[in-house]
Amino acid sequence: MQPAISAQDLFVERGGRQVLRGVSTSIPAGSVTGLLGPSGSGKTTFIRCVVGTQKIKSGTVTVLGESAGTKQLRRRVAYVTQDAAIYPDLSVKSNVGYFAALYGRGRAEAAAAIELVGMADHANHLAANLSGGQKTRTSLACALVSEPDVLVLDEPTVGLDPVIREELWNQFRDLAAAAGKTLLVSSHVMDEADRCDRLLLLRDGTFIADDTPADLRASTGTDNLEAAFLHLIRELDKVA
Ligand SMILES: Nc1ncnc2c1ncn2[C@@H]1O[C@H](COP(=O)(O)OP(=O)(O)OP(=O)(O)O)[C@@H](O)[C@H]1O
Repeated sequence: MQPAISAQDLFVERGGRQVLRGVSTSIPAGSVTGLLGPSGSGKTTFIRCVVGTQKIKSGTVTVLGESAGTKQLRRRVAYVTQDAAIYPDLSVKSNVGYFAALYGRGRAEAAAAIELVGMADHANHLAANLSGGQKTRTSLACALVSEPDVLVLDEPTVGLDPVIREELWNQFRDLAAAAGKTLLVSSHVMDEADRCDRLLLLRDGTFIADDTPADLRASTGTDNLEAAFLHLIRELDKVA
């Protein structure tokens, strides 16, 4: 089966520094892949390559069989950035309705997206008055209204309390399992890693692991993923 996202030997420079150093991966459709790594390791840069907003030095990125960023992918790939990109002076319904109109969708699709993220009870609330988690979910609804096949989320749970994080991760899982969508979710919180089908661990612009959580634990002989990550770093430091 064709991967939903594929990167081959990808190199990116930013501000004269090499930020991605020859990364390759293949992300299966209908899965949740976690992109994890410390601050500055290149997560947002990789995400920008997938959504087609990053200048690439060399290598290729393919999404749903097309070159990343091409016009055909605009409606099929949704990007939720770190800051909730919603209008504070509009209600949840108007925010999602606005994005629905942009994508040629109607009220029914907007209502379905709001329902999907569990915001139906807050549909008439002003975005400015929402909590952090509710803002993130509204952003997610704005992204979902175009009915994308691929959803790319940059640190969607940052700053949220554990209960809301749990709810959001359940929604991510449902979107992959029930709706067949492919999710690429970045995080620097290792305790979120176990919720993913696959993990990409980034360090200094290189993938040091591309595996399932279970296989990663087994191959490193550890029982938690934070320890697995540290184990990999120590092994690499020994070689260097
Ligand atoms: N506009 C820019 N110009 C020059 N260098 C940049 C720019 N944006 C990011 N970088 C550098 O690229 C590297 C990777 O940044 P990136 O934002 O991809 O990391 P990240 O893993 O997403 O970090 P965080 O978790 O803090 O968001 C960092 O060293 C950063 O300083």
